[in-house]
Amino acid sequence: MSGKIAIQTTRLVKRFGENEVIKDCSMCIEEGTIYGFLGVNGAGKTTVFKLLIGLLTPDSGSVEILEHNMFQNRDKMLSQIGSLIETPTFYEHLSARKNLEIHLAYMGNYGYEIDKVLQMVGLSDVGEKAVVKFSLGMRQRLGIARALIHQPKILILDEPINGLDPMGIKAMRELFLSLAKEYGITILLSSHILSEIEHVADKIGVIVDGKIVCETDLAQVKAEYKNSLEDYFFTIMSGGKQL
Ligand SMILES: Nc1ncnc2c1ncn2[C@@H]1O[C@H](COP(=O)(O)OP(=O)(O)OP(=O)(O)O)[C@@H](O)[C@H]1O
Repeated sequence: MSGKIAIQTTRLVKRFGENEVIKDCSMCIEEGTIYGFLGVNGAGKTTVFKLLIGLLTPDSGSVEILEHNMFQNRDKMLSQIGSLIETPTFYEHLSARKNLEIHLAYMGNYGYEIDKVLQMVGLSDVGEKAVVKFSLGMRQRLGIARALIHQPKILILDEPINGLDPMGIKAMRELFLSLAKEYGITILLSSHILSEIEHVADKIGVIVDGKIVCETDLAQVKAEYKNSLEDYFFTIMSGGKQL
């Protein structure tokens, strides 16, 4: 951890028509750490992710990426972010390798070797296979490979372990930990599988009805809630004590 801030949002607000879905959302994520973003269905996680990667524009508030204002340095900041938001789409009849080549060219041809990134996500054996023949889990892995290929400093992953089998989940857990600890990549991820977040996160943020209600070091949660992050999450959801 460098002590520098990778992502900071200040009082973000996003409305869809009359509906204010993100309310006063402030979050702070240190470089080289893993931040688990938790919330029930519809709480606003994906919307925050889309605001961070410029797919949506906030009605008010600010986003700083690597200590630069996102809206004033948009292209430069976006080149530092890799993301997997919702179900990834690919050129279905092209191979995994070709899909990655196309993305790398689009991002300016700077990044990891394709073989390296296929190996990192456990797809070395199927790099030449057409994506149309991929299972859901293989697609998730390829989505993560695509998010990684241009060597971003930040990864934003919405439900990245969806569809993975237990071996795949373990492999992703190890990948996330090594990306953060060895490569210094900052990872912001959401998951409904709290035990997985518990395995990897340094810090958690909980969003309830569009508002971040707490940001806490996971070590503190573990110290106070001996059983699990799940206990803490349910305590917050039922309006109980926050750390
Ligand atoms: N484009 C849109 N237009 C209108 N409402 C939207 C739009 N996108 C999201 N919403 C609403 O914003 C709220 C937050 O949705 P969001 O997808 O961010 O939640 P989430 O926490 O990611 O949920 P999940 O865990 O189910 O993925 C929901 O009420 C949703 O219906």
